Amino acid sequence: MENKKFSELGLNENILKAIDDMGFEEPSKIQAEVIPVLLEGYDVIGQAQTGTGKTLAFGAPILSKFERSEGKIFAIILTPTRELAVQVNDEINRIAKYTRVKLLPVYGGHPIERQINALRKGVDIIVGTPGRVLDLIGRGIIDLSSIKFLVLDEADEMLNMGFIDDIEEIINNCNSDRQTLLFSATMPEEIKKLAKRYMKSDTKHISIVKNSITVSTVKQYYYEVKQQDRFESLCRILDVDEPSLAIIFCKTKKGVDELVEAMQARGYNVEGMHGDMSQNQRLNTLRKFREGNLEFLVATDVAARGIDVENVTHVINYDLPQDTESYVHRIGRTGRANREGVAYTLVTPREYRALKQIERETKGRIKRKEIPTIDDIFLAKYRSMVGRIRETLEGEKYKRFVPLAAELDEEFNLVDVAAALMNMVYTKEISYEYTENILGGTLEYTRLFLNVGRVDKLNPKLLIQFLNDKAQVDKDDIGDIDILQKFTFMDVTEKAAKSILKHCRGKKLMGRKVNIEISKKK
Ligand SMILES: Nc1ncnc2c1ncn2[C@@H]1O[C@H](COP(=O)(O)OP(=O)(O)OP(=O)(O)O)[C@@H](O)[C@H]1O
Ligand SMILES: [Mg+2]
Repeated sequence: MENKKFSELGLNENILKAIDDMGFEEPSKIQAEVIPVLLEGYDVIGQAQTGTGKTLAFGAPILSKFERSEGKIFAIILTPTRELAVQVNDEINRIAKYTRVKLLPVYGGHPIERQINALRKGVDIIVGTPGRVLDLIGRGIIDLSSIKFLVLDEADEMLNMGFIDDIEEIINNCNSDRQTLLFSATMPEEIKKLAKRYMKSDTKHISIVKNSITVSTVKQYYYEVKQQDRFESLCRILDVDEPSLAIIFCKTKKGVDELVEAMQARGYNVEGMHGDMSQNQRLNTLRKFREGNLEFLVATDVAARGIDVENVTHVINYDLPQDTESYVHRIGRTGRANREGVAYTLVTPREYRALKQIERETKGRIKRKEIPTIDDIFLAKYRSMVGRIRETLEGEKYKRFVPLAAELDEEFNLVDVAAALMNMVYTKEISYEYTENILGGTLEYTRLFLNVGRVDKLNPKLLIQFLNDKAQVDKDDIGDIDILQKFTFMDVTEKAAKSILKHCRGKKLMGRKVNIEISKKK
């Protein structure tokens, strides 16, 4: 069956024109199914994966059916967070481009007087958070007694503990002949049951969720880490992947603050977002992130639901989400509208079972990935440098340096010069020289200290393992072996020294015979 076109769904011309301006070619599945049903007048519970255009699915038909009745509010849309209220308001405003519908976002943390003034001038559609809406109802500013539409975006969250009382109170202020619409990417059974109370008996349930609750455009991975290595691991992942925009989720506000501070100390372009920050600060941070002036957003679950930022390439669960719903919404901040994205989750061995449960419940696949080694970082940086060199060479700007480079040619070997420049870029770009705090004493640690000639620092067992493991040996290590020859093993036991000898004597590494002599501590 061919996909339906927007023009076949029954929307009016003004709305179709605006959708066309937005550049959307065809409706998503949820849009194609929900729009006609809403236009017919049904209540709808709509479930579809994150980033599949649910906002337009309810926004377009509401606007299409709009009729002004002086001084009356036509529709109210409730969202769990202030940022989401602003965003949904903006998105619907775009669809309302050729109508004269007036929208207003109302949310806490913003001067109520201004909202009151705007409401007095006449508003058709309100997009708001429950607390502020109730406040305005209480003051007699908002009257919902003749609305045509009530929407609960992120409905399962809105009907959950934190919001249910407010929502019930708001619903009690609404007329009963309205259409009620519930939307979310997750819709647990108990929430659907609860929803019956507020909806008509012929409510349509439209669910587009097929195989897994998560979108297939998001590739999911986990990293197993030790608790004390969490931060180090994160930095390595970021240094290898170089995400252009990433959201990193933490469990607590304090966790957000601490991670932001630690990341800033290492030079990452990062800011935090959580419920204790001023509303201005929250919106500013999100704006910077949207505009691409901020690479990393560290947030609590306030940013987990609904937030739509184009080109978020990575979502990282620095802390494991509390439940499956939170996981689904968090990772849904990437891979939106058929774009690609990756989601990483850091887990300690103790958290592994909880992760497996999430995997089962989402029916997705979360694959294991290994924490990048220093070599991985080195290689990734090298590749990205080569890419940028190639780009630069395709342009013209670098040519102003050609005469100066020619001068360098007289004094230095140009291969050395290139290597020096690369080293300058490398040390500037990695979050820090990964030398001190290496993941719990590993082979890599061994390699590293060999490189700097600090054999005295080494764990003999690891050293042996290192020398044994040919896979670990590459060209660079030939130098190390030479260093090794000259070294006196100061701090290893005699037994260890003997076993090093035994393991290494006569062996070949990269085609070179290993020749080690060990002398006792004096
Ligand atoms: N038909 C379409 N074609 C292309 N892009 C679309 C279409 N409809 C909506 N979009 C865009 O897709 C993005 C995601 O839409 P939206 O935020 O409504 O998703 P959602 O389903 O509400 O996701 P979530 O569950 O995370 O809230 C938005 O940037 C929106 O403008
Ligand atoms: Mg949404």
